[in-house]
Amino acid sequence: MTTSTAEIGVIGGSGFYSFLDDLDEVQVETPYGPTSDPIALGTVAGRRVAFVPRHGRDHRHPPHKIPYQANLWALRSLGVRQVLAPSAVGSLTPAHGPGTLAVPDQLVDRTHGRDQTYYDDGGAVHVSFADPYCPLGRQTALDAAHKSDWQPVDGGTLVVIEGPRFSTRAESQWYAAQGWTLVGMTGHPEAILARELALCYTPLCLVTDLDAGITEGEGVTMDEVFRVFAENVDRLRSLVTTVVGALPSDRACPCPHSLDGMNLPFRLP
Ligand SMILES: CSC[C@H]1O[C@H](OP(=O)(O)O)[C@H](O)[C@@H]1O
Ligand SMILES: Nc1ncnc2[nH]cnc12
Repeated sequence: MTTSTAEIGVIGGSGFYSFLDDLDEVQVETPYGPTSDPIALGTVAGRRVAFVPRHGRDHRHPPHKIPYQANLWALRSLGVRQVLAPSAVGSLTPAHGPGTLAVPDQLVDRTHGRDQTYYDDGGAVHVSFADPYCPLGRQTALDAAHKSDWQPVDGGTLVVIEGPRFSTRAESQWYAAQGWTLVGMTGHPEAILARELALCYTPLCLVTDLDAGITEGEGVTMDEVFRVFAENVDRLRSLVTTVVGALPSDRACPCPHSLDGMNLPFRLP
């Protein structure tokens, strides 16, 4: 148990393994086991921030084995109420190539077998998920990107695949034909678990590749994802810093009310 606190959580994705200087590290006990790594606590842009690298700092957790429940639970127990989620994604739209920043507004779950709820026992709890992301967080991220001259793609649908393999060419073309615009492996169940804890959750997607939708070449590789991410990580870190400073702390969004009126089987941390 720790007495340390933070108000904003950042979950770093592939290639985003550190965020805070001058930090404290805490290991938070959760009913769901250990977090991906100890959580780093520090101050960024005048705000208390908790950072956890979703795959671990040595990228040892593959996307289907990330302790998503523990990560979100631990962040909330440290006081976090707003979560920023940088992530490397493939683009299903050739016009939005590597280096594009996207803030999707929809999600399609194509994963299977992942623990995707805290409400397994003790009574049914059904949260609304029509709009999976925090509207205030999204707007803050978009405004910050515009100000930093990184014109973002506003909206779009992130399809989350089970992985760890990348998509076949046929799958990629099928996703694009549905009108889905981005593909990743970690956006689910992270976003729904945040909603189930009444947290704000905002994705910040960095396009690293065009997936397998293009008809030539071998399709995306892990090396390509890491290379393009590394080329853009300083810019992304700086954007996350700006968003942290700009996030309104009053949370005038629906997220804090996602569990209103529900009979919860346990107290939220
Ligand atoms: C490193 S290649 C695929 C890997 O990258 C993305 O991770 P994250 O969302 O944590 O940035 C993708 O979802 C896969 O897990
Ligand atoms: N093409 C892709 N598919 C799934 N996850 C990704 N992460 C980065 N690029 C990806």
